[in-house]
Amino acid sequence: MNTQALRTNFLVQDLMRDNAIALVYSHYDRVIVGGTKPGTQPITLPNEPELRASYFLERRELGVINVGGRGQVVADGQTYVLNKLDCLYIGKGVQSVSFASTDPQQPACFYLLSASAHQAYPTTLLKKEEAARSSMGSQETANQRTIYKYIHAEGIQSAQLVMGLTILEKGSVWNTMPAHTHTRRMEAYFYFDIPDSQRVFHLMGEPQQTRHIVVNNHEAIISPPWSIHSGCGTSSYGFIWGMAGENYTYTDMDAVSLNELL
Ligand SMILES: O=C[C@H](O)[C@@H](O)CC(=O)C(=O)O
Ligand SMILES: [Zn+2]
Repeated sequence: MNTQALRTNFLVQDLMRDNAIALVYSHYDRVIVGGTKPGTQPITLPNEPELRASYFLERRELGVINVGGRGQVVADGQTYVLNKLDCLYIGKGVQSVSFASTDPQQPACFYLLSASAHQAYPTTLLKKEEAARSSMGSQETANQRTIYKYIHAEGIQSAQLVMGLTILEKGSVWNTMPAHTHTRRMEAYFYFDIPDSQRVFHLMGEPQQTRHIVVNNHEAIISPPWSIHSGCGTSSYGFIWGMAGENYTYTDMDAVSLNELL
């Protein structure tokens, strides 16, 4: 694949549109990657005709993480307030979902990741402060970062979604290196807090066929199960990761050592 083919297949752009919702359906584990940036009016989660469902979450679950100003999500009449980097899990069977910004001058930016679900789990809010944290990497290798897990086996319960985020320390630029694959499930990366005029070089491909995609702020990458997913920024940044597929265990990864990469 040349640059354009890689971008067409794996890069998701324009997710955070003013007063609109964007949804992209991938056939990798049937995840839907989306985003919404509400203005003065709430934005409703639509029932897309492609789903052939009575409503969006009839046979799906949804993870929501806010990367903007404070906002509210209303799920079947229940209101949840999400500050920046808070996470709301919305279970299968919830019929109406809407998104709003508390202050349209500082709009919320809700990142959305949905997977198919066979069982209903309770809609649950988890604040950033309550997420399980682990430190990874070091300053010497420019990859010092904190991983926050929200939806996972020991956190918010779900049918198959596993979701959280990673924040790089100032001066650290590398994520997920050494890299890994996990053929049992796909992964989506959504990059945020990339400063204006900076970029992340996202690395993908089979371990012996690596490629890169240049990513701007608020863009996502769909990582197929056979692909590594890693990145190096021209500054520090954060990204939301999310997975769906065969296996629910966060640590299910096949490590790829640096001497295997080509
Ligand atoms: O399968 C797990 C995912 O790739 C990420 O959680 C890795 C990550 O956030 C990191 O190393 O910074
Ligand atoms: Zn991974």
